[in-house]
Amino acid sequence: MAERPYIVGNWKMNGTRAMLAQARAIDRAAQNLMKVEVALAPPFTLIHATHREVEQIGVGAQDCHCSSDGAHTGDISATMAADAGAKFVILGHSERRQNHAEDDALVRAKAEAALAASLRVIMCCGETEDVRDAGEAVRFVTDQLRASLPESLERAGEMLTVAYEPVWAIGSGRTPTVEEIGAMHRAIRALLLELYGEADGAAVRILYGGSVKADNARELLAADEVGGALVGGASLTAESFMGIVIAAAEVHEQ
Ligand SMILES: O=C(CO)COP(=O)(O)O
Repeated sequence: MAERPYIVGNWKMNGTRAMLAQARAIDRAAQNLMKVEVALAPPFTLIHATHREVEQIGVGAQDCHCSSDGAHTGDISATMAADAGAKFVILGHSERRQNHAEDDALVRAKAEAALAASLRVIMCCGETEDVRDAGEAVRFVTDQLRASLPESLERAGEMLTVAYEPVWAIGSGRTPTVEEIGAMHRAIRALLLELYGEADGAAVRILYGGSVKADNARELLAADEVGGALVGGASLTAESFMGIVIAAAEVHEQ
């Protein structure tokens, strides 16, 4: 792994204020592992409190609306997330695409709104099991990304991260092989070079997500073009999450 690994915890719809103790513990432990960039995306209700509690780690949101304000009951804009302390936002997660019928055009509009509010974007993509079984995974994911990413993006290397999360690997305990992850990440890299040019396209980090745990992190993070991990279930306690961060630090040193 050439660049500084990026390990992001996505707490999904988990966490009340009692969880702030885990965020504090992660923050303290991360201060001894500066060669890894660590971040958490708690639910909206905890963004501000997490932002105030931590010193070292990044704090982000799990979604935002595509408009800057207005009559959208129950929604949160990128500006509001940024005001609460978010520095980035996860967009296009398969749980949003499936549970909230978000299509590529909406995901792209959200990405544009986030960037306009100076939030960095973690853009998720991934195929279902049927698509992989049909041998269409690489084509599906690159098409999905091409339609979801902003067409033009300044400082892409800084503002954008891509997260490859096969839908069938999320929360299932199953993962693709290292070869399958490498092949997908190489295809994503080729697309990023095409969209954003040589320098920026090469600088965008590509994370793997889906059943990453402390005991498989070393292997997964060593796959070709993997710049870190987007972690769900194993990010909910400091102990399990830091196991992944430590693995990332070790892989980085190799
Ligand atoms: O969806 C994910 C992170 O965004 C992955 O979730 P799990 O790590 O629980 O499989």
